[in-house]
Amino acid sequence: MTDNVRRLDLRGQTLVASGFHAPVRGTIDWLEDALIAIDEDGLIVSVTRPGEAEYEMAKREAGRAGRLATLPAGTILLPGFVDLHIHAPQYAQLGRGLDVPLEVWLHRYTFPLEARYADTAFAGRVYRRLVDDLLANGTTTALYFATAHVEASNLLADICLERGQRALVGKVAMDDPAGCPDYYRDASPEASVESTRAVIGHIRAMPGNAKGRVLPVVTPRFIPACTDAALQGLGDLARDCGCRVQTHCSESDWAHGHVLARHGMTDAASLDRFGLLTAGGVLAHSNFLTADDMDLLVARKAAVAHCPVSNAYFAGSVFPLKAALEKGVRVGLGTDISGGPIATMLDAMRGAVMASRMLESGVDPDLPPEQRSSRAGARIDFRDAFHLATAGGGDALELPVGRFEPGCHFDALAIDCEAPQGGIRLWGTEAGDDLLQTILYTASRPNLARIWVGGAQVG
Ligand SMILES: Nc1nc2[nH]cnc2c(=O)[nH]1
Repeated sequence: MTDNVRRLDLRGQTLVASGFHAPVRGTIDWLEDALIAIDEDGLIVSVTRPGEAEYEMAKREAGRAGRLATLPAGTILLPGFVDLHIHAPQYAQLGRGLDVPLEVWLHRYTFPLEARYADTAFAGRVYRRLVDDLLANGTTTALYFATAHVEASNLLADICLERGQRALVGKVAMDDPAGCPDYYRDASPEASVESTRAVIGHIRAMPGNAKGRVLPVVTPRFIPACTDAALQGLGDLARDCGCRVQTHCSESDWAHGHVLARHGMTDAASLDRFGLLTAGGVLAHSNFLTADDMDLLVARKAAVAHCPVSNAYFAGSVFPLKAALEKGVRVGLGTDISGGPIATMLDAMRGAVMASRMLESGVDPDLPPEQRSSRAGARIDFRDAFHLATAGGGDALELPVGRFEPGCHFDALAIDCEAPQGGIRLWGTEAGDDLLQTILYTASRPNLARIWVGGAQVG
């Protein structure tokens, strides 16, 4: 890296860099030696390419003012990744317990673990490690489920702000004695609402958070864990507080079947009755959405967090991603820690491509190819996956992140394609989309040389 870049803080600087972004799904935009001007708040002011009238003049002026930073050859700039679904407390069981169904996993492993976050010392230890690891893996924005505890949820928000991660944090609401254990649930529907309100108040009042780097989210765990009174109270709270909503939707046959049996309608339809399908809101998984559900999500501008790796363990099906995209549903990608035993969005992208390929081809080798699947055209490729993990996640959350455009936060990764410990090996023939494909499929943590959120280097 040049001396200039060693200063690390790109606020108020103009960066000369080459890299990729995917503002429009399916198309990769290559920026070669682009000038990215960033203001003191870390927002992109302009992106100028060689050949444009102002390019040489802007470069000269930034240089004269000592505000020109340059990335070294071999470094590729990408937008930071947006993880649209992650359970922060479950980092402490990453890679465990995935050999049982969702409903068993929740009661045998997950609720006992999450109950331990009554201990804020334990919570602090896990959350600091998690946020640092996610930043190092390129996750510059994360949409978090915390636990049912107010103090530990507040602490997660504090840690995200302290470490510089853009984050949305939800205190988990779960009050139904029929779906939650006695040792880990809100005492009543009113307690679900009031404790959620307390965390919203804490996050909005955090010193240093005036610009909303960390945002609160109303977070009913899922319908099987919540009473109707809590769901209604949380929908009202989201409306009154102007908060985004996140929850799980139609994840597995069991979860989907529970809602059909209890409410006589799908998750999406039922959540909508309670005011829980909202613009900027996110439904995790949503594997069993009907065509009508998809129309409803489009009408409400609510998004799906597609979690391909976790779905392989718990869903028993593959999310019909392409069908949802073609209907206009907003979609981003999630790791779903720890339903997904991965802490990097690179694996979420790889998983999304792989799952879509299997959905398209079918998987039963005893069937002839033409009978193996009824999902022709279901595949996506690395271009779509890259869009979903960056700009798509930003669009889902209605946040200006995930693309290099004026008005967007400069949340970005410098990929060192020559890091000896990293997975990328280039042979001099890779260029254009091929180079991006190589990076996305082979990069590992040592390749992520620098991470910026809002123009400031983090991690
Ligand atoms: N994958 C997943 N699904 C859920 N449904 C309700 N809670 C959870 C959870 O923690 N993880």
